[in-house]
Amino acid sequence: AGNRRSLLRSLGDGPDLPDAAVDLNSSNFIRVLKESPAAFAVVEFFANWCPACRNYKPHYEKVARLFNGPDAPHPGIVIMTRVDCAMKMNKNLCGSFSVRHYPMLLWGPPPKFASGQWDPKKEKSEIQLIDDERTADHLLNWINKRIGSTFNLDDKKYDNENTFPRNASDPEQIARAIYDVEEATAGAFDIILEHKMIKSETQAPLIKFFQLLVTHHPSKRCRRGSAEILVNFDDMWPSNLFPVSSQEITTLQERNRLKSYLICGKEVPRGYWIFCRGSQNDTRGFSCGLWVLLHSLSVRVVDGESHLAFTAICDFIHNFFICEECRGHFYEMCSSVSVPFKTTHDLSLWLWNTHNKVNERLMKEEKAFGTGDPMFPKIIWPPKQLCPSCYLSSSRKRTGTSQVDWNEDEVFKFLVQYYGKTLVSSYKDASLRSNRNDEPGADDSTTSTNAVAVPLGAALAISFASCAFGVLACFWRTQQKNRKYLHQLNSLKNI
Ligand SMILES: Cc1cc2nc3c(=O)[nH]c(=O)nc-3n(C[C@H](O)[C@H](O)[C@H](O)COP(=O)(O)OP(=O)(O)OC[C@H]3O[C@@H](n4cnc5c(N)ncnc54)[C@H](O)[C@@H]3O)c2cc1C
Repeated sequence: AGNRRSLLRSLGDGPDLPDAAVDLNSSNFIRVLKESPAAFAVVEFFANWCPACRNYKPHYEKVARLFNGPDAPHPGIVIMTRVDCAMKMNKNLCGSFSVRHYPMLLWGPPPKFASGQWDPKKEKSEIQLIDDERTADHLLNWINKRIGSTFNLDDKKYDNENTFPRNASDPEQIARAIYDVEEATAGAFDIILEHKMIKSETQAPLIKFFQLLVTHHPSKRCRRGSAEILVNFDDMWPSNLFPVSSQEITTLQERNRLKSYLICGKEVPRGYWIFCRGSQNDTRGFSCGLWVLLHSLSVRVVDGESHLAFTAICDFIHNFFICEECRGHFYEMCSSVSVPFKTTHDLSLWLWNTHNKVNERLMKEEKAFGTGDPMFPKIIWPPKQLCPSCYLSSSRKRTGTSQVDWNEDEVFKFLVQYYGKTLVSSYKDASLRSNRNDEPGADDSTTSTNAVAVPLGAALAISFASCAFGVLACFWRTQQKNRKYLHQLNSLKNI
């Protein structure tokens, strides 16, 4: 232990720092690696009795701290993990990765590890042996060479942001934003619970927004989690239609607050932003993620749902976005819409144009007060490099967003591609390639629809009232409710 402490000191770390590398074992190995947003993984196979491994640990940890966890300078790029091969449960796992010595480090895209094996004789494998890991410096050099980066062991959070590709004209960058959309969804729900924002007057807007999420959230994990919450909504937040005392409601709310609702699965929130990461601690992040969520919803609804999606979004921001100025302005812009939306095209363009109006206002404010993120100045979006065909011409006669002569059909096409397919193009979910049957809605909309609705509370009543919107979510919720109700009836009969 003394040896280890002195090694830690010589590496400049305190002995009390928690481990940054993620401990994997045979039961979480596949899930963690398949669901990681990181583009690359390092897996260290070691044995807890091996002295060389113990001496190596501080070196490995030093590199892991650059990449793992919310305080890492470079989160979401490389996931650093370890597997203890001395544990009985990991014996087969280590065997199938041909572990011949300790410590042994492998490198590759995380989903490739999920195949559960590696054969060093296979030439074409995307998994590689890291052959120069002796010290933290050596390991980081190896990684830098491999991915063409310039990471440094002394990098600090928000320093050295120029190691990231910051090319606004690269459409592929949005593919990393799917993880921020998950982060923002979980963050929004946390805020709602923490601030006890679910009241009788806010239940309807929240249920409507959940219906939108269940049907059209770009992340399957979040669709599933929102559906769970929607089904259990009445139990968690009894409405006024239930004879529940206000004391009981308060107790329930308190209990709910303490319970963790995994709206987007176990891995979320991760505590860091990727696409929406600012160059300073207090910039971008949640509000950026929220915009991306709203745009991604707007391009996914079908024509017939567009106006209900519009009201769901407006009411959600109005009731649950705790930025007084933001929600005030946004609601004003919502209120100025007098003709109901009939198409996805119109809804997506309205949201895009509204966002540009906010950008235009903030451009001036941030310039005047120096409050913006210097690395991400507000712009009228999309810039020409990102979508040349969105621009008809660029006359400078007027100011702001109106100075651009937009080709709106091209803007719409661009939004659909950008926030539709490209956003989810690198999305990893352990169950993504599994049978679509476990997807809420897809499964349940095809099952029998002759179950009679049981009005169990306000939530259900509201969901019926808005059945024109999110038919899948509606069916799903109704049927789950029925199943749950029947189950409760059966349990009662059995008493
Ligand atoms: C509904 C809402 C209202 C807000 N109102 C205010 C306000 O009144 N005052 C205030 O100070 N802050 C407001 N904010 C926060 C502010 O708009 C930004 O989110 C924040 O300043 C972070 O900016 P950002 O650089 O990350 O880019 P954001 O504006 O958050 O945009 C995120 C990403 O969306 C893309 N994008 C940019 N413009 C568009 C567009 N027009 N259409 C589609 N995609 C686009 C870009 O890739 C950008 O990086 C609001 C946020 C939301 C969600």
